[in-house]
Amino acid sequence: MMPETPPPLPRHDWALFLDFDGTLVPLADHPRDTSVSEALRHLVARLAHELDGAVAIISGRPVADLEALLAPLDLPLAGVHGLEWRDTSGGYHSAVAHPERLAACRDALADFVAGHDGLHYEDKRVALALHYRGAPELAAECRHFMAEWQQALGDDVETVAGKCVIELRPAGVHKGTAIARLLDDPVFQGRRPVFVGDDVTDEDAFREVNARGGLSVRVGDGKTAATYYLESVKKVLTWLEHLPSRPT
Ligand SMILES: O=P(O)(O)OC[C@H]1O[C@H](O[C@H]2O[C@H](CO)[C@@H](O)[C@H](O)[C@H]2O)[C@H](O)[C@@H](O)[C@@H]1O
Repeated sequence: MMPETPPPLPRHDWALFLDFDGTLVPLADHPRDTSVSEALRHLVARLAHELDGAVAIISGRPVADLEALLAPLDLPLAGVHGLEWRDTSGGYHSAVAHPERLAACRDALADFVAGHDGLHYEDKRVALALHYRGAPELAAECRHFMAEWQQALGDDVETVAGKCVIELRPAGVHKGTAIARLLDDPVFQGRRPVFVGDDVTDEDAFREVNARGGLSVRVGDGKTAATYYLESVKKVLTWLEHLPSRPT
């Protein structure tokens, strides 16, 4: 069901979890076309300062990608939908003991992409993503290719679909588990969890914060478990800017 209400204004007692693509930055033709403006960097830094560090980015992008895009900010980050993360002390962790599990698919994926104009793939080391934004007519063929590899590799691997992308990754970890892990950290503990996201892969996170009495905010249209709605990236940024500064 589509939520219709805009969320309440941001508060200092929140634990704020933000998706990246489609939430903080608009979608682009290619992942490498995305950049972070000084204004966005400044906004996120201010939010982290006002919330005493209880702000994290929860993304499908690898942690290294997020670090490069957001530098010099040193926020906690969950990458590849929670398969890897940077904790509140800056330590890197991975939930994947055997990244070589996907090796068999890597070369086949490179060949598949080379044989189809408009496709490209992202090697996230612990996951493989097949992008078809440049050839939407190939969506079904891409889904079929990744589903066959999932079946070949077995049930401990799953496919997950996002916006013009299908990902092959180890099963059982998602943005909801990423948020649950961060909420055990003293920096986030005792705060009301709030998650903002725009995609199907954000639904696990909406369910997690809903179950904890938090707030879930969906950006843009679509069937969702989120209870609040904002129309666009621009509206998200304007809403976040409403967090008041504490008196110094
Ligand atoms: O969880 P997110 O932070 O929203 O990341 C989801 C995926 O974002 C990127 O792909 C998406 O954005 C690209 C750039 O705008 C766009 O070209 C692509 O079609 C989208 O699917 C990123 O490349 C993926 O790794 C993330 O999983």
